[in-house]
Amino acid sequence: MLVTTEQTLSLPLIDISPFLAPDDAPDVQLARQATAELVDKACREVGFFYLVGHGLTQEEMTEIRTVAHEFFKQTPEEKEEIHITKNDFARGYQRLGQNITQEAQDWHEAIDLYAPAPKSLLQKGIKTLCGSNPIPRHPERFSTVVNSYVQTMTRLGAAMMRAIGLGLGVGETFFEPYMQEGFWVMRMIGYPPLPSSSTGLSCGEHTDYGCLTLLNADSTPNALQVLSNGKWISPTPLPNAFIINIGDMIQVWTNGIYKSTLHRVIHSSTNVYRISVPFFYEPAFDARVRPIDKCVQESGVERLPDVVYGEHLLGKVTGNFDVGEQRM
Ligand SMILES: O=C(O)CCC(=O)C(=O)O
Ligand SMILES: [Fe+2]
Repeated sequence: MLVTTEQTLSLPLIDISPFLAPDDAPDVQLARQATAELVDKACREVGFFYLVGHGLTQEEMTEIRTVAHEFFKQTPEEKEEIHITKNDFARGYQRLGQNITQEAQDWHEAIDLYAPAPKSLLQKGIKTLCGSNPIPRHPERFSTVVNSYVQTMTRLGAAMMRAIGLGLGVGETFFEPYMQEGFWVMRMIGYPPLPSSSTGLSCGEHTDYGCLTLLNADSTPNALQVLSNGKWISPTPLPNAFIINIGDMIQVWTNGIYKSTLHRVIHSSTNVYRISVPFFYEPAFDARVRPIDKCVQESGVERLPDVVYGEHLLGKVTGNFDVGEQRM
């Protein structure tokens, strides 16, 4: 496949506000249908789009990135206090180079946070993912800002899933039972520029594991790249818009009609420390995802195998970090 890079603004732009409006708002059903059709088209064609009308102010979008930046500005020793090896090998801080994608080191540092430990893992006595989210000493407002952001993003994720259900023709509430006790994930990522001698990537190419990724990235251009029709495109960050993409679980539910699109980050502009905060809105840990009959018929291809979300996630998480000999 020929792969080239070009800069473009060409992701679709979707206004989700009708799905956040009350059911009795004037003309809301018509507006929801129109939005759902745009979501359907974007998920079939690129699997990525800009999201506006989400109800967050510019300040709310910036504040979570500022909190992340304040944390990353601390000394290595301060950051190590919440390292993943001091927790459940999933929640907490990872140093530059400790994230691994496709067996190569990523050039970023990060904090990973998750929904409360899944009951099924606790019952089996498994430790991975069964800790509590870390609370760094600095910045002091970390937990307050994060908790409020998680609540807002969970509401937004639920609205997006209603739009996807309507767009697919299975009804706004189709996904609700799977999303109760959703095992959300949130990453706060700091990207120093790639060293000029580096042949590596800031974040290697991958698809996301679950349902929806709601990416809140700063204004650094030419960092995120999305594979669209065999070309890497670099969607320009728009102020006050999220970049949304669908993950592997939606690809399974739709029997491949909606694509979990490959993407990567190459951040090489000097003097800019890039911050991004992806929020992954996910099904319950034990949700069994099975291709929807309607989608199987429409796709005209064999039914994809069922996937239990938590098993898919665990398979990924355990290979994601290079923490030397330390293992649980
Ligand atoms: O930082 C970004 O722009 C994207 C990060 C990403 O793809 C991920 O964390 O899954
Ligand atoms: Fe991703």
